[in-house]
Amino acid sequence: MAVATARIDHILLSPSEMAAADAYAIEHGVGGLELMERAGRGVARIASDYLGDPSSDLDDVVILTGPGNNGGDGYVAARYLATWGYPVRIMSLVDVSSLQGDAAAMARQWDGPVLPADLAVLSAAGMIIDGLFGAGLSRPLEGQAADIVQAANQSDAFRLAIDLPSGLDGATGQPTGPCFHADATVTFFLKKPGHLIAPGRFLCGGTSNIHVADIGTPASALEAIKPVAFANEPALWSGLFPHAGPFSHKYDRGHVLVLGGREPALGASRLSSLAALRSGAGLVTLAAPAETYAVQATALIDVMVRKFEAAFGFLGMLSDPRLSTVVLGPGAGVGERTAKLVEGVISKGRKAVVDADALTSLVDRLDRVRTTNKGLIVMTPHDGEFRRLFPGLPLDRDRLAAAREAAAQTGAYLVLKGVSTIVAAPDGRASVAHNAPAWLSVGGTGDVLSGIIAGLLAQGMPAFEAASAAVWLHGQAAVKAGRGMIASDLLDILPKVLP
Ligand SMILES: NC(=O)C1=CN([C@@H]2O[C@H](COP(=O)(O)OP(=O)(O)OC[C@H]3O[C@@H](n4cnc5c(N)ncnc54)[C@H](O)[C@@H]3O)[C@@H](O)[C@H]2O)[C@@H](O)CC1
Ligand SMILES: Nc1ncnc2c1ncn2[C@@H]1O[C@H](COP(=O)(O)OP(=O)(O)O)[C@@H](O)[C@H]1O
Ligand SMILES: [K+]
Repeated sequence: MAVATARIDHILLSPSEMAAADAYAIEHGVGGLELMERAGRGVARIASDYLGDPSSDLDDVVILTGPGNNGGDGYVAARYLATWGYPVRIMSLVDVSSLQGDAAAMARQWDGPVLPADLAVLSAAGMIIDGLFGAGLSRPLEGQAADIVQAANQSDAFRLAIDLPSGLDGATGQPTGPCFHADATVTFFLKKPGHLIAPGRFLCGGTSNIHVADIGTPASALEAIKPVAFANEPALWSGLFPHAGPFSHKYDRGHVLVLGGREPALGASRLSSLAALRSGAGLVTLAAPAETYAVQATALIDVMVRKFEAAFGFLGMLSDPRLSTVVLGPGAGVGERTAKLVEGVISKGRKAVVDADALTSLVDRLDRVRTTNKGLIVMTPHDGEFRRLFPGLPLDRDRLAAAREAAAQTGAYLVLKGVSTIVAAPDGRASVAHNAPAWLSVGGTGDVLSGIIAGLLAQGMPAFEAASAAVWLHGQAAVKAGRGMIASDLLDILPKVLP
């Protein structure tokens, strides 16, 4: 009988977790040299895929090697490529006699040319493989290492990074200073957050050029590490995605209440309402401020529209317990009035997606959110909103840590929107999206995202998975829509990307 194995390839390990996985592998009988042998062979295999068959007119492959095990992988890759007939040279940043341990052992097995650092050689190379620094990077590149990386970046050669481009922080996706710009990257066992969080993803060559080689690390290493970071891919959440059963009733599929927008952004709350329906909510009601009622009721067919005059009118709608999930923010207007509505919804214990103007209205009032919070809140800031809400958190240095800290501080789920949207849960779990195309950045798409999140929450999907699924579907719909997309296009395409 086949044993079902859970998929693990969406798990991300930080450089220190990866070091723990390597140590576990060694403790459990996979020797360090064997890991390095497989790592270097994996690099050589991917390099040969990019190079094509060896032939006499191929330009040199120059493998840059540094002081640590990343360089050791480079020596192994050199040996395989040379055996397979490619013209390979090593360019070592350090005196080979200074290498230690496994890297020294692998260097001894290399009997081909080892050049000293020579920038002119780089400009004539056909491929440059970067084995200078990997997960052991501990400070910004400077001096000769920085010069080599700069020369490599200026060369026309294809650039392949071993594990991580030298100079990139594998935990954050931020370059620490000068950084190798790879066209492709080969990493080992599992990816790291820095491979996916922008700009790291682009410095690694982009999602489709980031390869993972199996080096024999046992999956059981993950039991002790207990990973908390994940690539946002269906494997993370598809098991919890809600599907209507044959006997399901619209009331089983949740009822979302959307706070209606005000001039000039009436459409924002309409986009959220329709996105909630498209993601499977059974019913959606838009609560329209009285002066907007006629317009909203005329514009919407599938969404119910109810009018309210004052805060108590809006909050009074929540006396119907079936309205389990509320979207607050799109087009709502910034100020005391919106803040009071948010606090009211939260104190009534509803699931709430807090977006846009509702987030800005909460600046300096987050403490009250925390103390009144009986329900479940998903906050969806873009960078500007995040900075206003959490001015002390390290958004520029480490987006993943900033999102996690914001979630831990507030007890809310955080969707930090951007090129690689991060979803962070108060318990420390986080997902990193890597499927959104640049053209998703157009007015109104954030409103669609809050509606999708609310639609999934209303159907009972747990918040971390619901927010992650919503972010992935949103990106996938944008990919399918193509360039020139506008936010309302996403509504039509969403059904085509639902799992
Ligand atoms: N068993 C293992 O640990 C395995 C490790 N592997 C490879 O080993 C790499 C990690 O190896 P290491 O931990 O030796 O680290 P690295 O090879 O990334 O480099 C660490 C060395 O560089 C120095 N250093 C760091 N930043 C510097 C800077 N900016 N300027 C000058 N020197 C700097 C450090 O002091 C240390 O000597 C991985 O990225 C991967 O390529 C693979 O071989 C698979 C198995
Ligand atoms: N360069 C980019 N590449 C991919 N997605 C992006 C990029 N810039 C922004 N996005 C996405 O576009 C959406 C914009 O949302 P938001 O800023 O709230 O806009 P709006 O308020 O106009 O709806 C978010 O989902 C965000 O993740
Ligand atoms: K490297």
